[in-house]
Amino acid sequence: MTDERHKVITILVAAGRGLRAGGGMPKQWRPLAGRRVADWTLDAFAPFGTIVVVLHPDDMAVDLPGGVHRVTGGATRGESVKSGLTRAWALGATHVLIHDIARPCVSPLVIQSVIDALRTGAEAAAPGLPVTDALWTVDGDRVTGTRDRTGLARAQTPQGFAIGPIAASHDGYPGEAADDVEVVRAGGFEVVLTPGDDDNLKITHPGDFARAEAILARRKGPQMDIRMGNGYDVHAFEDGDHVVLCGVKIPHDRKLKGHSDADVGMHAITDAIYGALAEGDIGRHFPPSDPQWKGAESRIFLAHAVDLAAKRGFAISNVDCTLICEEPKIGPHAQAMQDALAQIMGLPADRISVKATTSEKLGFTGRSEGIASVATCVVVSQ
Ligand SMILES: Nc1ccn([C@@H]2O[C@H](COP(=O)(O)OP(=O)(O)OP(=O)(O)O)[C@@H](O)[C@H]2O)c(=O)n1
Ligand SMILES: C[C@](O)(CO)[C@H](O)COP(=O)(O)O
Repeated sequence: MTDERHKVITILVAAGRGLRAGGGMPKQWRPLAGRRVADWTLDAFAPFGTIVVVLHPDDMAVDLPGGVHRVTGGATRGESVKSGLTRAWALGATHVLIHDIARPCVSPLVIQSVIDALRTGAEAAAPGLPVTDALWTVDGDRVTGTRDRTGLARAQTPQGFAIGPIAASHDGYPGEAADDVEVVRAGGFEVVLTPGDDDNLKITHPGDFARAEAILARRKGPQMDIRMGNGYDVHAFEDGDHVVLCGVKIPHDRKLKGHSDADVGMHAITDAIYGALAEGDIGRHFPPSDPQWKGAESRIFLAHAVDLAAKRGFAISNVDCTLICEEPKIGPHAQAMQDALAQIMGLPADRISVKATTSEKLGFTGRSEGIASVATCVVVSQ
């Protein structure tokens, strides 16, 4: 938020060592859903203007996006905040948002609500959540009492402040506070409560990484991988009394010549599936040089391609096949072909289309020297 009266700068405190989270390195640099924890937090605040990151002296050379300011933090969170305030002041901030870099799932709404409160005149504003569990006092593994939770809230960040009040309050604060709200209140300033969010967890313990990953995955939604392939095949006629097209035997005055049963339609469909999977073509999986496939039923090839798709985690969405020939007429057999293919592929027949065209007596199909076929297939990750 930047206008004549408001220049809000975000201070991300990142100088802690994350000892409770374990993992051999500070939690903010550990991976979370394919990136570092810090990257999610930096992205969340990027739309809201200038960012200052407060770093441990050992981390000053860490990789950060261009334009992000870096300053050295202190031995406590409070000292780190003070360091960030000094830089924000020098950069001309009128207001600051102070946020734990270890809260990577913060939402734009949580951030914007704090900014809106500052914009409407609050000197301090911070997100909080109601306490929904009963509160006990405990002694080791024994419950010793129950506390009244009326009027309690769970504190989150970003905590937003007009820079004068928070800087003065930190200067006059003795010792270490729970957070910056405690500091500013001790300085005599009112704090406006804004809506918190259960997803805005602070990664503190090892199990929090899995929780944060689940939140980010839910936001991203399921990732659908959709792929398309095409297939094309041609077989010439030779002497015979029937053709096999898309699994259906049709009486004809000639047959199609081929190493297998020469089902030109099924071959194009099979190649379309292999194509969608980037798995080559029938020849790669069933070499014509191998005598065991001589005269083989093409359903073996199609079943193999369908099985391969399933093994690779894909379901076949639909298939569209066009047979190109003058004769035989395909229309009367199209439904039987769709049914035959559906049975082999384990799909509803309405996901399979078989149609035909002539080539207007042009070319080798027009001269009835053979039959050609083209097919398209779409596969979808399951
Ligand atoms: N000297 C410190 C201590 C903490 N922090 C930051 O304050 C936030 C909240 O602190 P906490 O969760 O306690 O982080 P750590 O101090 O890193 O964790 P631990 O106490 O488990 O070591 C974190 O983003 C942390 O990096 C900081 O900038 N400077
Ligand atoms: C500032 C804070 O995130 C508010 O909830 C929290 O107090 C800091 O965490 P710590 O574990 O107490 O350092």
